[in-house]
Amino acid sequence: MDNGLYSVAQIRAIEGASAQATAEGEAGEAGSLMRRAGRAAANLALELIGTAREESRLRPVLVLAGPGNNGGDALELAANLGEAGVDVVVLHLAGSGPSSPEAAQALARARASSANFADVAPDVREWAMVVDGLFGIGLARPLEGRYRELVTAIDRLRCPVLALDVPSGLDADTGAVVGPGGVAVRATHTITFIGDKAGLHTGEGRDYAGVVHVARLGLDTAAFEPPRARLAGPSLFAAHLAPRRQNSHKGQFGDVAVVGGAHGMVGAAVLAARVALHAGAGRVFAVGVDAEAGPQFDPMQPELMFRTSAAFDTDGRVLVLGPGMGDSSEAMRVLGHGIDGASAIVIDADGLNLVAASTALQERVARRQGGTIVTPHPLEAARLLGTSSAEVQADRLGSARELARRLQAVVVLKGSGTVVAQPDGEVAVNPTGNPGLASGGSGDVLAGVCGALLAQGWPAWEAAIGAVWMHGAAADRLVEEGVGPVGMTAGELPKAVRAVLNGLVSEAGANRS
Ligand SMILES: NC(=O)C1=CN([C@@H]2O[C@H](COP(=O)(O)OP(=O)(O)OC[C@H]3O[C@@H](n4cnc5c(N)ncnc54)[C@H](O)[C@@H]3O)[C@@H](O)[C@H]2O)[C@@H](O)CC1
Ligand SMILES: [K+]
Repeated sequence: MDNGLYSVAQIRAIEGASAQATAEGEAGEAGSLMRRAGRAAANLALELIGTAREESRLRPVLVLAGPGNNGGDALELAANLGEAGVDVVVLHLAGSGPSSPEAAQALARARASSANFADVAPDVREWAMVVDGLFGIGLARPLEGRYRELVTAIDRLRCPVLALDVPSGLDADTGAVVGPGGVAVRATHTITFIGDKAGLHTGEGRDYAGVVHVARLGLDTAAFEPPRARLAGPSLFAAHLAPRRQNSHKGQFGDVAVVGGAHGMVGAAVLAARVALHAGAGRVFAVGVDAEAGPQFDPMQPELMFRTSAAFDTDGRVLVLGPGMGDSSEAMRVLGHGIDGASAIVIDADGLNLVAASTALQERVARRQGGTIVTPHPLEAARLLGTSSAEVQADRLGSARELARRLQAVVVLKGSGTVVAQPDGEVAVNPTGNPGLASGGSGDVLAGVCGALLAQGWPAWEAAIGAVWMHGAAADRLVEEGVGPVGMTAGELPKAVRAVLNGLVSEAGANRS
């Protein structure tokens, strides 16, 4: 399965090579790419309106066709839907410039079909569906004027909205709404062409794209340079999902020490420590940097061992440095010791803020030999990069890559469509999770899962992708069970993470036998 996320530049290169091959007479799937795109989108539209209530088939479909080739796709779709007997109304917003030969042909086909062309969207309250073919990967500036009005009007409708290639107004590379002050179509489904695109899965992308379908249009993307971004899934970490041997002991699954628990922030470290147990670490310590603060015992999780950092030997243990750690001199000392040590580490929360405040510490992180995962949210990433969180969000993949390069660490940039980046620029975008995770403590849980997987010997890259994927899948599982998204608490995640992990391990075992 191709889980590649292609940049707009790559899609343009593939399109160019395909046009060249067609010109040279190489056999391929019949019809121009636009023909194929229109056909694939019409088939999906028929499927979607077919599964809606029966009478919706009798309602018209509104097709918005813009001035470029995205509009051409929409016109092809309109012709196909017309041929399939669907009542179609087309609103064609031709541009001032000439259209491509394919788009001109698509217009002729649509005009010759039973589709009705309108100048303004007729006031039909109940469309079976709206198809957004205003702009695709050629979007060059924010939507204004008539386009903006249309997008705002679509937002008020209560029907499926199918976006062609990319919801109009959304940047296919970054997942940001093109602004300043921009708007974008909020689709229920997006059918994207040739290859999947990162912008549909991160930042604002998930909210605007809805369910993403990929139509490859008969092109073999394997023939092209592989993309540097992928959609995360268990295939990226399956090699580490080994079923445990009967003859196992706790020493094989590593020690995790969560260093945090400053005054008033003890819960963060306890949450991370609890989930580290549930994600399979052999032994877990909650290590407080404040000798006066914190419990000696967790009645809910008596397996946890509580220590204070001044009297704790961190060597040989995977360290999760940060949840509720504060910025005391002792916090700084343990952080520096962990960074200079040989064990794999996770730096989160307060640990990241301390690193952000010191270029010397950043250099020490970059020189580490052991595995390093850093887990910033956008504001923490902004502090580390010396920029603003708006800048980080404007290009989440680029920001995560840059931070990974500077720190020579695996970076987990949290948020909708969490981005995991390697120092060499390789990126995975996570598709699991839901707004239930947007509450205090869920980041501590993620850091704890990262630590547990590192302790079990997973390399940093796979541990980060696996932790992020499972953390999101655990939240999705809770929503299915009626726990959230509203009011989901981080404390409910550890058991769900355990269920997800064991599900994957048993699947991996079944696949091997
Ligand atoms: N790349 C490919 O191989 C294929 C592309 N196809 C379609 O073609 C699309 C790309 O086509 P185009 O390059 O023509 O780009 P678009 O159709 O996305 O839009 C380009 C046109 O819109 C104008 N424009 C851009 N932003 C605007 C704004 N905010 N307000 C007003 N006008 C604006 C541009 O000046 C240009 O005329 C893809 O997204 C896809 O839907 C498909 O036909 C299938 C194959
Ligand atoms: K579109």
